[in-house]
Amino acid sequence: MSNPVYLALDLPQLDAAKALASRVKAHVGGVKLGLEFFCAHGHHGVHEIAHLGLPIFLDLKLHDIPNTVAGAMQAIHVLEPAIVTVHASGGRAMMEDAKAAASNGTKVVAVTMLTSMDNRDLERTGVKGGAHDQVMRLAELAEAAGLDGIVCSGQEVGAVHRQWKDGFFVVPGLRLPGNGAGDQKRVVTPRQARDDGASVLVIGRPISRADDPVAAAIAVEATL
Ligand SMILES: O=c1ccn([C@@H]2O[C@H](COP(=O)(O)O)[C@@H](O)[C@H]2O)c(=O)[nH]1
Repeated sequence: MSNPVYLALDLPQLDAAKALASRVKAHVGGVKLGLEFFCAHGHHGVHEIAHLGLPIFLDLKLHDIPNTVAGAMQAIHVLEPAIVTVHASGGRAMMEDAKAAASNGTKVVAVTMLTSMDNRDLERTGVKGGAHDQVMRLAELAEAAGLDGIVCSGQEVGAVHRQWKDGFFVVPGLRLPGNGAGDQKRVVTPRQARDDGASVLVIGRPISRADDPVAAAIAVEATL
């Protein structure tokens, strides 16, 4: 089985991001480039990281009217991402158009409820029922829209996997015992997420901010 860990390269400097990815390359299955990286380095930065030969996950969390999101998806064809994110709360038509505009080789997955939010945060946005209900509801919408899968926390992935057997599930908010949670509120271990059905394990700071990122990546790998 290939390594399910995607390293989140949330670093402001392109050279530092390249150096880090190059150091841990043998111990991860891909790299995730998010808003911080893409806003700072754009297409050029993605091409630079792609030279390392790892699959690229573009975590752009697109969320706009369907026509705009479809245009953005077309604009990133050239980058050949393995995975791209949109927000499920953008609605069914937006997700359908995003998937239709994506390259054949790109998995389009919908962010359900950010792992930095708990039930109280969700309620403050006007949504009642808690994380489990919200994730299940948006997973159903994403599947109906023809997406490949969703992003959710490890606390919900088991339930979603039982409902959507062939879905592709991206799980961030992962920590080994002893790692600080930081701003993440719905956290599990990489092993628990994998055992519950995660397809991709997204890990950032526990590796990127470790004193020894290679040792940290090996420590994660050893638990899987
Ligand atoms: O719900 C979500 C969606 C995306 N993310 C992203 O994953 C990484 C997690 O980084 P850590 O340093 O391991 O906390 C980060 O790039 C987020 O933008 C998420 O955390 N939660």
